[in-house]
Amino acid sequence: MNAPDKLQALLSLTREPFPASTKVYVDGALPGVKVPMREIALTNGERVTVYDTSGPYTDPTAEIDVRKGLAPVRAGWIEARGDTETYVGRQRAALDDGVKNEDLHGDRINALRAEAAGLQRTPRRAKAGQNVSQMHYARQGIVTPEMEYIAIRENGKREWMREYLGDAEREARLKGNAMGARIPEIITPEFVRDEVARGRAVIPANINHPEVEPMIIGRNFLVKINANIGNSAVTSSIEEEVEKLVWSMRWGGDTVMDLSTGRNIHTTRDWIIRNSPVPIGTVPIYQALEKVGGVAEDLTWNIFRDTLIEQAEQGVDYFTIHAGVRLPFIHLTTKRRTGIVSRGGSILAKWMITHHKENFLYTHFDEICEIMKAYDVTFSLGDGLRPGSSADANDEAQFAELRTLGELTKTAWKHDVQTMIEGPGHVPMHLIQANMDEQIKHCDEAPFYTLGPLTIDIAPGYDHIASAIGAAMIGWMGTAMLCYVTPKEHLGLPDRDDVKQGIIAYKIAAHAANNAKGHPGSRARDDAMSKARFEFRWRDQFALGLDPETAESYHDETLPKDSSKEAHFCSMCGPKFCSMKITQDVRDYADKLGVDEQAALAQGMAEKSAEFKAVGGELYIPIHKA
Ligand SMILES: C[C@H]1O[C@@H](n2cnc3c(N)ncnc32)[C@H](O)[C@@H]1O
Ligand SMILES: Cc1ncc(COP(=O)(O)O)c(N)n1
Ligand code: MET
Ligand code: SF4
Ligand SMILES: [Zn+2]
Repeated sequence: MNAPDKLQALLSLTREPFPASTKVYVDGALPGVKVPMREIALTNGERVTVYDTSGPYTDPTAEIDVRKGLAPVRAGWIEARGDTETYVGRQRAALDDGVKNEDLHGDRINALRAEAAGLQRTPRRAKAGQNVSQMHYARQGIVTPEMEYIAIRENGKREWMREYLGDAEREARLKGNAMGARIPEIITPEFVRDEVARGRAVIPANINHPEVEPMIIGRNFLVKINANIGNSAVTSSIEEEVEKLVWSMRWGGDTVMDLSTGRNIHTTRDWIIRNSPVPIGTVPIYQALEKVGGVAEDLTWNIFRDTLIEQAEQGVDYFTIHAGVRLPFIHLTTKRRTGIVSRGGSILAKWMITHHKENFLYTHFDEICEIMKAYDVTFSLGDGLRPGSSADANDEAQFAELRTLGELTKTAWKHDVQTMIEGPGHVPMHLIQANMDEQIKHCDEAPFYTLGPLTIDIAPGYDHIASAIGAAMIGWMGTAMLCYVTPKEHLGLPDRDDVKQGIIAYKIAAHAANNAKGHPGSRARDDAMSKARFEFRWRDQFALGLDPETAESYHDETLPKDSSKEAHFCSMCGPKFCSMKITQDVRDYADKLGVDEQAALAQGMAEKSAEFKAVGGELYIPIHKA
């Protein structure tokens, strides 16, 4: 099998729709606005609709050919705005893929490179004097199709949610604490526009990434999650990375960062972007460093600038730019337990110390803004001085950088360039709130995008859990996007299975945060699950879960028969001790007597307790509380 065929074969594994699910599309008012959602058909006839990040891959009617890439859903919108032009892009160089000579590639890589050449679209940029950022449009009062798309996507199908959550007493009791966020009952396209204009939300959508299904990152919207993928000098291939991309979207990744630092960086990115309906982020300094053979002090503004153009032409939607790592802050890290753990941060620190010069990303920041607005690339202002251990959390180095990121946000906003702020890292639970407060205070509510944070340092192998705890907390407090951590953190490069573990852990954190914030309707899926659980609809429980396959296989480990899917118990308590079954017996008993449950309990107390004593007297007490 040649390389692209191998890739196509790998992807067929991940093309199955989810159990009981179909892809539905909701049309908007603007031309071409067709928003995908996943509809889950339950066995009792109910239908539950959920946010869908999986793209065309879970649509059996979509034609997927990794050689051609996905359909350009945004192309018509971008063209209709009339403010961009196609042009002969930057000439590709062998060095873009980290080799000095084209012939040094192996046959397999050459095949993938040849195919990728066909994938590359003719680049587009803003016409002279134009600014094509969503923030610029928003500030002109323009509601773009991307904004309408997002409004529909964020609302989901509120009808079924309302129906599910119809109980007024329960709603009042569970209404959520938004912790300062202001989430409207219904997200309108105008609200999206206003939040983007204000800088409180970003829509990462490069004009050279027309395949993107628009999404939004902001405190007053659903909490999003990002998955990091990419190769390293030690391991992985283009095929594996494209597979990780599709895999992470399938399990719910809202954006993906390609953090490749090994070979074939340019070609890997071609394959990823052309096959990605989610926004792609990168850290351009990684590729710039490859171009100078890994010698940090040889980096120059020109090489960096060339890399920005290269990646903007390919369609990268957001760039991590570590412009806040300033020369005067480096000495603040010397007493730290773990120094500088950010790759970008450490590279720039090395450059600054060697040349004894200010960070060139800081000194050239306005020029970077000019590039960002010509393609609508969003800033993710990097936290190069984030703490790498609890011991270093919330120290002066971290906060000095954060204040600088606040200054840079204001500069970016002067250019109408969309901006989010990266945050840590390793932060114990009691310091998380202070982190969020400092960010809101200094960065004027620009969206916060945090790596975890990891709440403890002693869980290698389980850092997805150690960090999902912190992620849930900071998501509730106002962080707009949670960057996942996988079980391999601190140990090695994650593979496809680690990606899934990281995503599921972060879906849990993000959903917990959405429910706690009281995001309208967010709780409805929990309610649907609980109802299915109480009614012993096992297949519905699997289908409603974040990971249906695992749920079903765990259930079937002990009770594999089809008939067990109707059983009113599982192997945890068995048929006689199943508390939900016993509760239902009580309810049935009440029904039979033709009285309500409470009256029945009063009436039948003696009778029932005698009956239950046969299986264990204490059981009767928890039932009332259940
Ligand atoms: C900043 C975060 O990025 C992660 N990270 C860095 N490179 C990669 C990669 N190629 N794949 C996955 N995660 C990566 C680190 O583990 C850290 O958590
Ligand atoms: C949330 C977050 N922070 C930082 C980075 C960049 O990585 P690094 O700073 O190590 O170069 C990242 N990818 N995501
Ligand atoms: N684990 C480190 C952190 O917490 C990152 C390692 S890879 C640069 O930021
Ligand atoms: S994850 Fe590994 S390679 Fe990266 S900073 Fe830590 S020890 Fe170094
Ligand atoms: Zn770490």
